[in-house]
Amino acid sequence: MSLRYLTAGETHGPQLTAIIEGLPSNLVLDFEALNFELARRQKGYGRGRRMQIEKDTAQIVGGVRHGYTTGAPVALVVENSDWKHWQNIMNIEPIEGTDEEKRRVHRPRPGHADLNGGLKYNLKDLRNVLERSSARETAVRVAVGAVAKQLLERFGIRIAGQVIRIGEIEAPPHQLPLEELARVTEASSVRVVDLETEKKMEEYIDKIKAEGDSIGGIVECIVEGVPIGLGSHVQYDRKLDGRIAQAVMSINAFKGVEIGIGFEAGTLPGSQVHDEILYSQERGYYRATNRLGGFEGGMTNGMPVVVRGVMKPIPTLYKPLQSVDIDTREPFAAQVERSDACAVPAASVVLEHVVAWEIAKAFLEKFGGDSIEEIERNYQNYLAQLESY
Ligand SMILES: Cc1cc2nc3c(=O)[nH]c(=O)nc-3n(C[C@H](O)[C@H](O)[C@H](O)COP(=O)(O)O)c2cc1C
Ligand SMILES: C=C(O[C@@H]1CC(C(=O)O)=C[C@@H](OP(=O)(O)O)[C@H]1O)C(=O)O
Repeated sequence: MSLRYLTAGETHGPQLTAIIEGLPSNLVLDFEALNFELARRQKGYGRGRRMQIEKDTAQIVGGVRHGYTTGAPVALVVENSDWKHWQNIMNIEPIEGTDEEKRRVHRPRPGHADLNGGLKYNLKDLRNVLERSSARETAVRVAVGAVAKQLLERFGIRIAGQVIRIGEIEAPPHQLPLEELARVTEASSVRVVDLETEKKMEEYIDKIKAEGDSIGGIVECIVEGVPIGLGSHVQYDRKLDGRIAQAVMSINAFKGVEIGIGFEAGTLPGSQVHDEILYSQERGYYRATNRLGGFEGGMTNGMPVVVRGVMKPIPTLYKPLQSVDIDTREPFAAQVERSDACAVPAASVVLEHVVAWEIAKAFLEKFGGDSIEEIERNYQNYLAQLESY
């Protein structure tokens, strides 16, 4: 059985829930580390008031005993603290002629799922769309990804992320090793390495917010220690770079994804794109450069996996945008709503976790077993094969 998960829950409902199926037994789960990842996603300059209300922690309500997995489905719950303020709105139907009717959402926001979801599901209260399309769901996706991260760490695979750009401010390149990158960006309000860029980004977000606008950006995630040969060239849906691309594009507000130099590969000659193959006793086969971001033929090549994603600006604006009321079909200018002005730093944490999930899934497809010990044996066998090749 391959690794899979589903989530359920609304942004202003009582909780978000995830069930993970296909984890091996005997994986030690560090709950503190898991909650640390949830706290990381909540941080970041530019977020709205909701993040002051929530203190995300995951409860594990199935599949784990005495701190380790049993092989049964793992069930995770993240509660919404804001639920207490929304109970009436969520529970009492906004029937015509009642006071609750005023609460019905009938003014779709450009850039959000409101109108498409309303039309498609034939829902006249757009709340039924926004409740589930909200990026609140990424809280439980991070919890799921954090479990995947712990599985990967068990096999020496490590992940870090950073913000590359917010609007017109770009972070300068650097050569920090992965662990150092993770440590330094953790201390930054916008998940960058240098303080000057951090200050510029904060000021830029302040300016955008003061104008009633919102801003997006580019985030990156790097995965080290990935063995050669995860994914496969033999079938479209086994190409791991393709699966990662899908996962990244599924993050709310993401509009593009790149592996390695990505779109730049269309502007350079082959001699400046392909990574030359080298061999040494200690490293085995490796590449002189890593422009292709750790992938050839849908398979990992042993170099760090480098993934970037672009996030569009947040759709809910304080500055009104033109839209059409679904009750009257008359134009209106969107009303002011509580919202983030910039969620790019948070999105970089989400990116790390969706990528971790896809890599963990491919890892288990290749080395799968019912217990962590069985996987370990399969993995060591494969490493011996690579060494003797
Ligand atoms: C971490 C995070 C926080 C977000 N916060 C908001 C927000 O406060 N207001 C908003 O309108 N959209 C927010 N979004 C974006 C919407 O969820 C997203 O645009 C919407 O679901 C429509 O999907 P699409 O943009 O992928 O097409 C956020 C996205 C992420 C990843
Ligand atoms: C709740 C989270 O993000 C939310 C994502 C979101 C959206 O429309 O995507 C809208 C906002 O929610 P609210 O309308 O309740 O303020 C964000 O706060 C979160 O990241 O945990």
